[in-house]
Amino acid sequence: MKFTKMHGAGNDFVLLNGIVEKIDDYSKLALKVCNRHFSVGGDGMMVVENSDIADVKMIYYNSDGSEGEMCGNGIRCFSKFVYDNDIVDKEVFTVETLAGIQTIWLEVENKEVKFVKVKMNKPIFDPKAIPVLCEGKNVIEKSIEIDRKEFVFSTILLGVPHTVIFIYDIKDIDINELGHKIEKHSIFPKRTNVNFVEVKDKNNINVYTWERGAGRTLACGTGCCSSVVIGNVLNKLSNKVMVKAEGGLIEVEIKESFEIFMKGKATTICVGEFIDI
Ligand SMILES: N[C@H](CCC[C@H](N)C(=O)O)C(=O)O
Repeated sequence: MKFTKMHGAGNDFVLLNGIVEKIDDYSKLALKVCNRHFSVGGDGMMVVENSDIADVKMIYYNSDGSEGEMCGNGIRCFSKFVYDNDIVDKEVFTVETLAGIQTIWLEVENKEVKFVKVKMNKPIFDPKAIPVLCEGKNVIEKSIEIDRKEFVFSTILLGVPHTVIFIYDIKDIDINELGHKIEKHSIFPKRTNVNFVEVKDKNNINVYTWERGAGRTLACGTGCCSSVVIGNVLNKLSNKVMVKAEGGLIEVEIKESFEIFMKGKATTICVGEFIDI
């Protein structure tokens, strides 16, 4: 089975062409290929399939074998992959995901994809839909207790559930410990991704990521967008923000009625073939 390894802002993935390869069990395969010691390794696995309702379909699995509805860094890589491999021969196209149809714009120079822009899902604030077990119309600036310490958090659904915590200095935070406990906290029945955000100014933030189903990662595209949405709602941020994730930069713009555009790079690391998969 042929594979391509790619990354978007250091969030790394194994990509497979499901149109030509036969795959029985995606979850098992993701667990196997995402293993960093016994296989290629990645934060997630993506498979290309044909779609009846869009130009192409993206299947996404986390490294723990769970399926994700959407992946922001993943879809940028996926879009470059389908263009480079002539699966899609357009620079503007649509991708079916479990979170709905996403629109892609490629910035191409001499056949080389320089940037990928994605129109993301609209944020959903309703706690029942996210889901979060809490009262009220939204989950903005609620409080949670972890190890007898109080944290102010906000959670939205942006394809996948995202919890955002504004912090002064990442040095004060144990990302692994807190991320793990918040991801699996009982108020999040479908777990949650966790984003720790340092605001530099209204147009610049640093985001540190703990991902549902993948743990500590160097970036999360849907998480960067969620951080900007919540920062914007709380008047901490403008509507066009440069997000510095640990593995790279992602630009997020919020237009009228919460239309969100994410722009960033996608990089191919290597192509290869699995022996005995
Ligand atoms: N890394 C991804 C998010 C993957 C989603 C996954 N962690 C889940 O919630 O199932 C991103 O760039 O948006």
